Amino acid sequence: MSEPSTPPTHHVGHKFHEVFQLKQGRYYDLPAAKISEMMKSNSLDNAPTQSLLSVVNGILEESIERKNGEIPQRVACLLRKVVQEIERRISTQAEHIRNQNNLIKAREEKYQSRIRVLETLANGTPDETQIVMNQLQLLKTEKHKIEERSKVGEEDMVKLTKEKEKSDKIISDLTQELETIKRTYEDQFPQMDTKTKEYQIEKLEYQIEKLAKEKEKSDKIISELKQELETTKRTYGDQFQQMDTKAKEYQIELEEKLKDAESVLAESQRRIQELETDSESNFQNWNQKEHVFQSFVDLQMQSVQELRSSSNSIKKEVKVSQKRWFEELNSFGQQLKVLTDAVENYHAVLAENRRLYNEVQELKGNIRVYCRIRPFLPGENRKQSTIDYIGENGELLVVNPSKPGKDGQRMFKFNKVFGSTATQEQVFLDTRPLVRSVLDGYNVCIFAYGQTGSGKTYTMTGPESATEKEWGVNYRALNDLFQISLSRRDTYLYEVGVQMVEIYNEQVRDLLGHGSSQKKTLGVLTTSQPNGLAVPDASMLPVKATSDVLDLMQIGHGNRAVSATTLNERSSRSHSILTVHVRGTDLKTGTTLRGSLHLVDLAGSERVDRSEVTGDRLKEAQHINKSLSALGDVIFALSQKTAHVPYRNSKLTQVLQSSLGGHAKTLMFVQINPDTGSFSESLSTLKFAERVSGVELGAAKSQKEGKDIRDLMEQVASLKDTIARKDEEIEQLQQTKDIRSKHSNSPLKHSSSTNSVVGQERMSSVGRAMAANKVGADHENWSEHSGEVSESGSHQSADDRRQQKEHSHPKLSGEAAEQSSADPELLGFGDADSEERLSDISDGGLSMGTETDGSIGSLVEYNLFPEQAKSSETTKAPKTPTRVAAKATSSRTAQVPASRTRSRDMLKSPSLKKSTSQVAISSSRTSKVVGKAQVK
Ligand SMILES: Nc1ncnc2c1ncn2[C@@H]1O[C@H](COP(=O)(O)OP(=O)(O)OP(=O)(O)O)[C@@H](O)[C@H]1O
Repeated sequence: MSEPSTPPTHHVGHKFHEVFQLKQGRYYDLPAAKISEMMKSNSLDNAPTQSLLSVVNGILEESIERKNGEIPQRVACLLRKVVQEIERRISTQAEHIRNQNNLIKAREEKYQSRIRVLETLANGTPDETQIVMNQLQLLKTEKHKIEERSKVGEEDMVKLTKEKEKSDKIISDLTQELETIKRTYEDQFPQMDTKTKEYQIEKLEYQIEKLAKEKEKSDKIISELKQELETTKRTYGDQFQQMDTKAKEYQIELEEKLKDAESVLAESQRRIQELETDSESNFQNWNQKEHVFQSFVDLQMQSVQELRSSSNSIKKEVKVSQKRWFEELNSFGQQLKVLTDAVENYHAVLAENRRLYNEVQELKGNIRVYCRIRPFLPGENRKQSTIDYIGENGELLVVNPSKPGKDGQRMFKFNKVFGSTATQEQVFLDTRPLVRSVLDGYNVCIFAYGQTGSGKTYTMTGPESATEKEWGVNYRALNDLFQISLSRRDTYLYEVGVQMVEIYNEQVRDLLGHGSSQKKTLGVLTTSQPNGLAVPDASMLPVKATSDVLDLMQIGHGNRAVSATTLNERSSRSHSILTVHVRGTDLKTGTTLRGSLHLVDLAGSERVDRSEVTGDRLKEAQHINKSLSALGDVIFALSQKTAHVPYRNSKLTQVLQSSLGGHAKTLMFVQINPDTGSFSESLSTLKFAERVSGVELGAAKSQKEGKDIRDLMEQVASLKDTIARKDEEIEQLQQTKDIRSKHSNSPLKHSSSTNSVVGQERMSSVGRAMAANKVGADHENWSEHSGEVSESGSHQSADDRRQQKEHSHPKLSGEAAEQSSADPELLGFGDADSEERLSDISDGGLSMGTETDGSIGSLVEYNLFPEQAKSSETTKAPKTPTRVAAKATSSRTAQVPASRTRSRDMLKSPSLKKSTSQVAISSSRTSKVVGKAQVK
């Protein structure tokens, strides 16, 4: 270790130096306190070795100087202490060298590990290379430090060697001095007394011995130190060499690694360059993106600004709007109040609206007749058609194929005529307003009339498995019904129920019943019930939608079809009536209204050929004729607005009573087959329809028509008056008859009653004849009859014939009448006019307990029997021929030579009945339309 040089050390060393500078012999004089202070371990520790050695020399010199050679105890202690310090230092040096050695070893290990780290790093990244470089640098520094320390160690060695030499020299000097002292003593010795001499000698010997021991000790220590020093030097040299070698190896390795590291570094730099290039391009990209982004942000900022400004303006607008809205709301509130008042009147207005709507309907006429011409079917001769012309206002001109020219032409007029190309939708369009009336609490009756195969079912229902486009009136009407009820659901709650019955041979059967209830004959109430049900015992099923009704219709038709197999095509020989009952409840007032819709599929109207008329078929034919005739009577009576309407003449009219007359609306589709083979049937059908529709003139219509029509209407009114007067006469006659029958107690009650009926008939016929005479005879009927008369020559008048008939076949009741009517002979079928008689039979049936007798209906009815009217005409000339009648007569004069066949054709209809007034009007119309047609 280097000598202490710190200031305090220096201070202590300085003290020792001062002590060393003391004059010789002074060590002996040093006080004990001073010596003990010097002996303090830190003083000795910090004193330079030179000073310590000079202290030893000083003490030895002083002891030599002093003649007695005595060394004070305390100085001897100091000497010992100094020598101990020197020894300690030598051992410290040895320890230090050992530590150095350990340190170098530790460093070597450290370098080894660092080399390993460097090796690892050499294979690593540029960062690792950098670390390696740093490590190398550190190693170099360390190496440099070690070299410096080695130099210091060498210097220490030299110093120690020098100090040892000095010590050797001192010891040799001391030995010499001791010799000198010894000799001095020996010289001085003879002069001393013996005791002192002995003492001195002993003392000296002791000291010498002690010194020798000390010297030995020192020598030994020194030699040990020397050896140790040598060994250390050697070891150190070896280690140094080894370290040097290793350092060189490491250096080489490191250089190699350095090279590797450099190449790695170069690679890294190349990569860095690449990365830099990449990063450069990326940077540029990012720059561009940043630029774009910046511009985008600028744009956004701009739009945000715009948005802000627009939001501000919107806010302002909103405020303005709020203000305006507030004002408007206020005014709305006021308007709402007005509206609330208006809404309160809404129901009243609605009711008024409905009333007006129905008034319009009534003005159009509550009984409407639409004629529809069926297209030719495959297999029919399309070249010849009985339809010649269809006018836009309901005119229809039919031609008799067997009579070319005007003779074979006949014009009819109805509310509307649909040609063969008319679609189902077009047909329904004019039906729709009636359907709406049902929901307003009116009763509506829609039926189709015509011969079998003329298209009744097609019009009412549509073809089998019809598409929506082909749907018939039934489906469309029901659909409308439910749609309108749905649209009114806020104001009205509608409940709909359905009944379906069949009338066959004047018996009413339930088509929706189950099991035995189907077969049961149902009773019909002649007066309308409060619930509007004419057949209360028939099943009433509630329905919610058109499909429900259609399903029920399927069931009804199925039930009808079952019967058909056993009753020989009963479907076209019975009437089926589907009745839809509607009850509407006003949600506000709670009032209810009822309406019903009758959808009637009538039996075929064709006449039964005489040869076929036997048994059941005859019975069926009678019933069909009777019911259709009764229907015609009722409708005609209604159109005439007569006081009495003969509903009770058939089950059909009884069932439909609620939908015929009053405010009820009736629509009849007259179906015509254009085939020439069906001409006579078509003509009958058209005449029936004409009778039904001809007189009905709505107010609107009459306003439109000119003076002629007004004149005619006036004439009709006067005729009605006449008829009313005749009614009174008939009533009187009726009373007479009643009185007579009361007074009659004859056992031949049957015959007397018959007589009364006969009388009644007679009177009726008189009345009818009178009426006919007054209004002017139907020229056509007249001509037809005159044709017959001219042909038979000996034929009785119709009245006479009727009287005969009535006398020979008194009126029977129920089955008896039917039985008797079934006998062709009894019925007079041997006659050429058997068909007319069939009608008579039917009428005869009607007259039993009916309400027609003596009524306008029966009067009119009678007038519709041409042969009766004609007979009157042949006997009595018209008293007051009207202008129209005259016109008609003149226009028909041309038709007088019409063949008998034609007359028969015209008369074939079971219901070929016309009122005189109707005839007059229709004749006039016909002549007009014919004129038109001719012009055309
Ligand atoms: N307007 C029409 N367009 C096309 N075909 C029709 C039309 N009218 C009727 N037809 C067809 O004529 C045929 C007879 O019609 P439909 O069965 O309707 O007669 P109908 O009078 O109901 O007969 P029935 O009295 O026997 O029931 C059917 O094949 C029907 O499809």
